[in-house]
Amino acid sequence: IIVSVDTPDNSSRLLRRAMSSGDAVRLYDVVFVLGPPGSGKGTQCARIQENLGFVHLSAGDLLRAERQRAGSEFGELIETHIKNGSIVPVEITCKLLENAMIASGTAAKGFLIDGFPRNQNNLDGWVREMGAKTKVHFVLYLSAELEICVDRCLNRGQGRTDDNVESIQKRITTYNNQTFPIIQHYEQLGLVREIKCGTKTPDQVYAEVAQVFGNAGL
Ligand SMILES: Nc1ncnc2c1ncn2[C@@H]1O[C@H](COP(=O)(O)OP(=O)(O)O)[C@@H](O)[C@H]1O
Ligand SMILES: Nc1ccn([C@@H]2O[C@H](COP(=O)(O)OP(=O)(O)O)[C@@H](O)[C@H]2O)c(=O)n1
Ligand SMILES: [Mg+2]
Repeated sequence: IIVSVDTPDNSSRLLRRAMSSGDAVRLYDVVFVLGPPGSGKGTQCARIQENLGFVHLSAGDLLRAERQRAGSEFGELIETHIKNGSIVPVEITCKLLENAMIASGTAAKGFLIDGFPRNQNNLDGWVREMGAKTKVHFVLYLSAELEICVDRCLNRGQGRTDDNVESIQKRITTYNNQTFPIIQHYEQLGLVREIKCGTKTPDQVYAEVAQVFGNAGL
């Protein structure tokens, strides 16, 4: 089995993975980060990336970048989904995630995949394309009261085309109907680590996040 390496530290990490996983080399360690819009996924992922050596990949950010990319054939389709709070077909999103993982090289301790899988189509596509190349350690579930989430989105100030009352309502409906069942699916597998974030400061939430990663040995 040949794995590409770029530092001695990674070389031993990858070798350990190769040896401990039989013939399937698990190159990518993954933590999914889910929660309602505005719950603080991006905020916490930035801290985890900074402190714990994970690479943060936001599915929403990757889709917004693809929407802006000159020559993208998916720009209009992505914008329609973002405005309507609906979920872009997984073929697009999963490819963007995989490209970003490859582009980040092997120096990452693992990947925080923020805002994915958001529905059954996302989950099925991930299992099909990435299931054999990845190990999902757990799902970090940042929960918060929906009224708080709405306020946070309205005050986010990033100029997003979906941070308005109408789009936020649609995003919350999508979250309740499509994303929450995915969290329940992982709950049944014993893989959900929930942190209740609504009334906590980012520092307080991060203290609990760090504990979850510590407990998982990551
Ligand atoms: N614990 C918190 N308390 C108060 N505001 C927060 C907290 N976490 C994040 N925010 C703010 O709420 C908004 C949404 O956070 P963000 O990380 O973008 O959430 P998400 O990625 O889940 O939509 C941002 O303006 C962010 O600064
Ligand atoms: N897996 C994903 C993630 C986001 N998206 C789209 O991108 C929008 C914004 O996602 P986001 O993760 O940036 O939103 P927040 O939860 O961070 O507020 C979603 O409402 C979807 O329209 C998607 O289609 N598929
Ligand atoms: Mg976000």
